[in-house]
Formats: sequence, structure tokens, C-alpha cells
Amino acid sequence: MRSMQKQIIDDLKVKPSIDPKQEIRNRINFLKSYMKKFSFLKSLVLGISGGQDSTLTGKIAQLAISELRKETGNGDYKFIAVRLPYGKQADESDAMDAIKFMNADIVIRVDIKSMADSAVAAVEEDGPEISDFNKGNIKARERMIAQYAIAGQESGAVLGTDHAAEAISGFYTKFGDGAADITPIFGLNKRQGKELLKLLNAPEHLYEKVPTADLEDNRPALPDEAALGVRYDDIDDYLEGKDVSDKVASIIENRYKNTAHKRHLPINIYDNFWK
Ligand SMILES: Nc1ncnc2c1ncn2[C@@H]1O[C@H](COP(=O)(O)OP(=O)(O)OC[C@H]2O[C@@H]([n+]3cccc(C(=O)O)c3)[C@H](O)[C@@H]2O)[C@@H](O)[C@H]1O
Ligand SMILES: Nc1ncnc2c1ncn2[C@@H]1O[C@H](COP(=O)(O)OP(=O)(O)OP(=O)(O)O)[C@@H](O)[C@H]1O
Ligand SMILES: [Mg+2]
Repeated sequence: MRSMQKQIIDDLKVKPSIDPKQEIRNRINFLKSYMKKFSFLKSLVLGISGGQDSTLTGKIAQLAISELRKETGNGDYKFIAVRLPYGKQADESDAMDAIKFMNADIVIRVDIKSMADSAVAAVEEDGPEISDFNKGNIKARERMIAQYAIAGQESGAVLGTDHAAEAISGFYTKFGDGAADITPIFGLNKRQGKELLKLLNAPEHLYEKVPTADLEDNRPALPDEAALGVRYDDIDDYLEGKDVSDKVASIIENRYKNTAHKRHLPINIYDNFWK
């Protein structure tokens, strides 16, 4: 194995193979014990897009909350699924299928279009013109604002969907979807996430769906793999310690180095990781 590959696998805590049943149980238990430790916490809040990662994270969260309610007899515990379309969302029915699958306690809908459009207009009034790409990141950050507003009101913590196959490439918006309190699927790669969803009897069309950030107006539903220039299968192989081509390794390793700043708290004078 390449030396950097081993370092990345260690940093991102990826296992070469998993027991899906055990992974689900450990992650449910982790959420339950965290909520018990900080007893003011009564809700878990997560944006549900209709994609694989939020379907899995939401299902695990709802299972944890349902168990907590049953075991403690406290009916205040709840999972809040948040729909966050930018205007009309083309794959709205997938998002609703995901919410049905997880059987979410509460569903809140916030249309982030007016938030994102006014952020762009306000900056452009005296600042630079905002590109469609940059506006995509603004959409991700408005989703973060909406989720934190709900969590702040509902004694909640915001869940994030970061996992190893995303963390490795830094393919998320810094302080947008990258901002969260707890990341229940951390350490899994994309195909391991799929295995968990299969075991949980998720609808196949949700875990076989082409992953997309769907952030740009001009390139709707752009597949992650097209934007990244590398396939999830290759990223997953790399994360499992398997051989990949030099070309694939170099794309992955360059992205990992260039996005190191996203995997740390804001950089201060005592930090050395970037040197
Ligand atoms: N070396 C460095 N040290 C410290 N800070 C650094 C830095 N380089 C950039 N920065 C800062 O980071 C900013 C750029 O980072 P960021 O704002 O995240 O923007 P950026 O990484 O340029 O774009 C985000 C990418 O993630 C994708 N994405 C976003 C959201 C969700 C998903 C998904 O899969 O669902 C995918 C999106 O399509 C796009 O390709 C810069 O504007 C600068 O403020
Ligand atoms: N339209 C949306 N409505 C609600 N939440 C969203 C929306 N778009 C993105 N999010 C949130 O941002 C997260 C990051 O998006 P990302 O595309 O990485 O995950 P996903 O859509 O769940 O899965 P996939 O990567 O397979 O598309 C989502 O998991 C979800 O929590
Ligand atoms: Mg998506």
C-alpha cells in the first residue's frame, strides 16, 4: 500500500471490511449515549435531500431517537427531518421517499431560495459578482443556517452526513454542509454506506442513485464523479487499502492535500498540520 494511502485510511478511520449490522448498532448507540450525556439535547436535526448519505444518516438518527423514547419513557425526544429545496427540487419525490423510509417524527420544509438569492444580491450590491459555482456554496450555507435555527429552538443538535469517501476529497462546502455537530456515518466509504442501507431495507432507488451535490443552477444534478474526475468505486478501493492506478491515486491525494484546511478547525498560529 502507498504510504500516504495508509496515513489517509488511519486519519479517516476506514475499515477494509465491515459488519454492517454491527456498524448500524454502534452508530445508533453512539447517538444515544451522546444525547444522554448532554441531557438538554432532545432533538436531532438533519436536511434530507433524497440522496444516499442523508437517507442513511436520517434512518440511523430516527432509530436512535425511537429507542431513546422507548427506553427512557421521555416523549420529548424527536428526530426532525428538514426539507431544504432551492425553489422546486427535481427529485423531490426521492426526498419524500427517504422521509417515508426513515419514518421521521417531524418534517419541516424551508425553501432556501429567497435566503440564497438575497445573500447573493446583498453581496453584489457593493461587492463582486457571485458566480453560479459560488452561489452553490451559498445554498449549502443557507441550508446550514436553517438547520441551526431549528436546532437552536428545539434543544437540538445538527447532524452532518460527512463520511470517508467525501472527507477524502473535501467535496463539501466549508461551513455549509461541512458544518454540523455530530457526524453519524463518519469513517464509512460510499459502498459501505450502501451496504448499511440495504440491510436497513431502504428503497433501492435511493441507494443506487447517482450521487450529486445539485448546487449549481447552470449544471443541475451534476454527478459528483463528473465534478471530481474520479469514480466513487476508485475512492472506495483506495480507502479499503486496495491497489488503484497512479492516475487515480494522484487525483485523490492532491485533493486530500488541497482540502486539508476543511478538515481542521480554523487555523491558528500554533497549528502545524499545513506546513
Ligand atoms: N489553503 C486554504 N487554507 C485556508 N482556507 C482556504 C484554503 N483554500 C481555500 N480556503 C477557503 O475555503 C473556501 C473554499 O471552500 P468552499 O467554500 O467549501 O468551496 P470549494 O471547495 O471551492 O467548493 C465546494 C465544492 O464542494 C462541492 N460540494 C459542496 C456542497 C455539497 C456537496 C455534495 O456533495 O453534496 C459538494 C461543490 O460542488 C464544490 O465542488 C475559500 O473561499 C477560502 O475561504
Ligand atoms: N435539497 C436538499 N434538501 C435538504 N437537505 C439537503 C439538500 N441538499 C443537500 N442537503 C444536505 O446536505 C448534505 C450533503 O449533500 P450530499 O449530496 O453530500 O448528500 P446526499 O444528497 O444525502 O447523498 P449523495 O452524496 O449520495 O447525493 C445532505 O446529506 C443533506 O443533509
Ligand atoms: Mg446529494
